Amino acid sequence: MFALRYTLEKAVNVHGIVFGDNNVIIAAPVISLKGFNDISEIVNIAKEKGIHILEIRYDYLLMENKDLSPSNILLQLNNLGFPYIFTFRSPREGGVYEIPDHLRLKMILDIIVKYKPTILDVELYVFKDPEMRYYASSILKYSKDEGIGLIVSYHDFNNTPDYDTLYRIGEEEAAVGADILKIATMARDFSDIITMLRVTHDLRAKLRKPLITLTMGERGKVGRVLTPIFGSDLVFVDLMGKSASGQIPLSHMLDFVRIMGEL
Ligand SMILES: O=C1C[C@@](O)(C(=O)O)C[C@@H](O)[C@@H]1O
Repeated sequence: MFALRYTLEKAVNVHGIVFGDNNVIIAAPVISLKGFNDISEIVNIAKEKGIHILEIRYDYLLMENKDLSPSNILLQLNNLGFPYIFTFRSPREGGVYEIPDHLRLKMILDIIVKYKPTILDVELYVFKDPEMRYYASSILKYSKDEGIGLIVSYHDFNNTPDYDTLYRIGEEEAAVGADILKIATMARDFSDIITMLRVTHDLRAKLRKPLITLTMGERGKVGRVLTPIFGSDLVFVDLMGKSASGQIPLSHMLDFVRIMGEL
């Protein structure tokens, strides 16, 4: 329990993952299957350590094994009933697998139709580019029809844009139909963190929607622990390898959540 958190008057439940109440959702990206026989071993670790949801970083997993079949992971996760975010990140926003957008989006669409992940993460620019309209609207419609939580996300791995730009990005994410807004930027200095905290607070206060905000990089670690207090619902932790810089090890984040809960 995060006693000081800015919460929503009505929490939003996506297949048992609750956004907007006093609890912060702890997510662990899966970027490699090396050393594991299958995903069930990772699920066991996640359960044991108190992870609420895994993030399947499909771009990383394809880099590791180009012949990877989604059924090896997603079917098993579905059978195990463990929640997951499905992310096939674009190389434009930190993805590691080079692939043209239309192919990537076609694969995402095929995968969500077949496996129905708990939550899907797709970049905002996909919803704004007229050339991707077909995929964007199909992904949106299918997610709504099937109750898949849709994260619409924005990442800047170099900078933190100014307050107005970030606020507008949050509004655009909501306007294109996001269930969950997400903004991740590189913090170059502490003023970037202050900007992100203000945006987090204001988007939460005005839009009243599930929200994930974070800052990356060494300094960004400070933003990663503070944004949940100002209204971000989920933190990404390093359970078995970082998918982005500044991710905090799970045990530290759990300590922080415990301390905040005692204030
Ligand atoms: O977008 C995000 C946030 C993230 O980049 C981070 O910095 O923790 C990690 C990614 O795996 C996830 O998709």
